[in-house]
Amino acid sequence: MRTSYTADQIRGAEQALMATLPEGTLMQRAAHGLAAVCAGMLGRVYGSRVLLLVGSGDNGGDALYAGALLARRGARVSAVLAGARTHEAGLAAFLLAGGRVAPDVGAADLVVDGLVGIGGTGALREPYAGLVERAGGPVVAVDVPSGVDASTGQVAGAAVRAQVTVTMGALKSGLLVDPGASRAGHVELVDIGLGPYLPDPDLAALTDPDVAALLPSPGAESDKYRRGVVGIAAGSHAYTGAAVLAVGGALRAGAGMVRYAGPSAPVAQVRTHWPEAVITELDRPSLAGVGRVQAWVLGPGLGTDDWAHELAAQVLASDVPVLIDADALSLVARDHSLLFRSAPVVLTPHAGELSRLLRVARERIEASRLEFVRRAASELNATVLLKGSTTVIAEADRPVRVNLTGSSWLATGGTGDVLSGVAGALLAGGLSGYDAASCAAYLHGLAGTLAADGAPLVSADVATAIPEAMRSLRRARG
Ligand SMILES: NC(=O)C1=CN([C@@H]2O[C@H](COP(=O)(O)OP(=O)(O)OC[C@H]3O[C@@H](n4cnc5c(N)ncnc54)[C@H](O)[C@@H]3O)[C@@H](O)[C@H]2O)[C@@H](O)CC1
Ligand SMILES: Nc1ncnc2c1ncn2[C@@H]1O[C@H](COP(=O)(O)OP(=O)(O)O)[C@@H](O)[C@H]1O
Ligand SMILES: [K+]
Repeated sequence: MRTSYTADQIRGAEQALMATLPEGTLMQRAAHGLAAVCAGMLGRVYGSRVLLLVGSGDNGGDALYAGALLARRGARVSAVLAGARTHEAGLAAFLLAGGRVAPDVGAADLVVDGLVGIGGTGALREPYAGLVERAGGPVVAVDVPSGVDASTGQVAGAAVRAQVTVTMGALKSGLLVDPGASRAGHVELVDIGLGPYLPDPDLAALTDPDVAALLPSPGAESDKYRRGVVGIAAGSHAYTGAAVLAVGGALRAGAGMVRYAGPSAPVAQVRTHWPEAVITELDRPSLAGVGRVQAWVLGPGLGTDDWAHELAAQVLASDVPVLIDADALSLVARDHSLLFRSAPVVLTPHAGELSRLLRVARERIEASRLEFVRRAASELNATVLLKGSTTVIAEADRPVRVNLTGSSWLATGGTGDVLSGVAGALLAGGLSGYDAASCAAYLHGLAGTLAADGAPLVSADVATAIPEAMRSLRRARG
């Protein structure tokens, strides 16, 4: 499990640790870690040109001390002192080591962004914003890319785009969640001894061994019913493919059995693609003849007419967990009373769907994913998986989970339908909504990366790659 923290949490831990150490120790640790990463990026330090962008706080102090270390190894290091003040001891060390102060940015082999760290608020103000725009060369950000909110990943305006971010003591949540995550590039963590002082994390991210340990696998005495039967209520005369993809996701993720229920057009498609599915053709929106399931997936391609509403109401009246996706999210947005049930609910919206559920503009949700996924989980009393370039999963009283797998090749029609099927299979297999959603996002992202391998994928490829994704996890676990 990887964990991350807000700026306040980090500050609190730093203060507790600092109280046990001689003054300046933490900054020295930070600077050594930063200088080592810079040296690695430069390859040859001697003779290289390094430009420090130095702000008024301790983030600038880190940059100056690291610059001093690089200057001592023969780098030509210059610093633009951009703040109203400058870290005094850091500047003295820098000048003593042969660093020089420059009036403005110039050509550099490496730019060190020490403008603002966890003390930053809002978009970069001038003169910082202009310096960032003018500075050329690969950028290493100190602690967080300046202009990215360390706690949330929000980017309110001008901000640094780094190749590498060297972060001190612990991951900040804003480095894991877009739009901040995309600004951070590769994140290197420098250990400054903060571990024992960190509180419960703000975010948690599953890793290969976590997911491998959570995934259900059949025991010697398993049968198809014990492995979990998933019901899929999806598809309509207009949208047949969504049903095929959701059923495929569920089968490939290891459902003991998939029961598909829908009208004649998607039934014909599902029958052709998945002879393994047990199919009930519905001529009216009733689940009477469908049989028992351990979890339902409701919504992909379902439509939003009265027929769909009635079927959704029936599924949600059952006493098993229900995953609600796509069109069923629109039904729920119009009629929140559909959610009044005691068995678990997992919602899997993208930002547009969450915008309808919360009545908040899509752009605001994309700019502030953590805030809105938390709000949705608490207002709708459900596990909420918010999809997109960063997928986040929230449930009341649990740290938000952030998914670290995936590829932008997944941004293609139908991949969300596959995800719903995968999560449904895991729910039916006995995982909680929180674990099923997080493991499904992880497997789906990994399968997407394997399926794409640097070129376009179609959504069916993602379902096909789910078993390979599972094997790779289990191999990693040994
Ligand atoms: N406290 C410690 O012992 C340690 C601190 N460390 C470093 O110290 C940083 C935090 O330092 P500070 O608390 O001094 O804060 P920062 O250096 O992050 O920034 C504070 C300064 O930036 C200005 N500022 C804030 N937002 C701005 C914006 N959008 N545009 C322009 N200026 C803005 C503020 O007015 C303030 O002067 C960490 O991110 C880390 O790099 C590390 O050295 C580890 C140890
Ligand atoms: N830029 C991106 N990077 C990584 N994953 C993405 C990106 N954009 C979308 N995805 C993923 O692709 C899937 C798209 O799902 P969704 O929006 O429901 O599409 P559809 O309705 O066509 O199935 C989600 O799992 C989402 O997290
Ligand atoms: K910075």
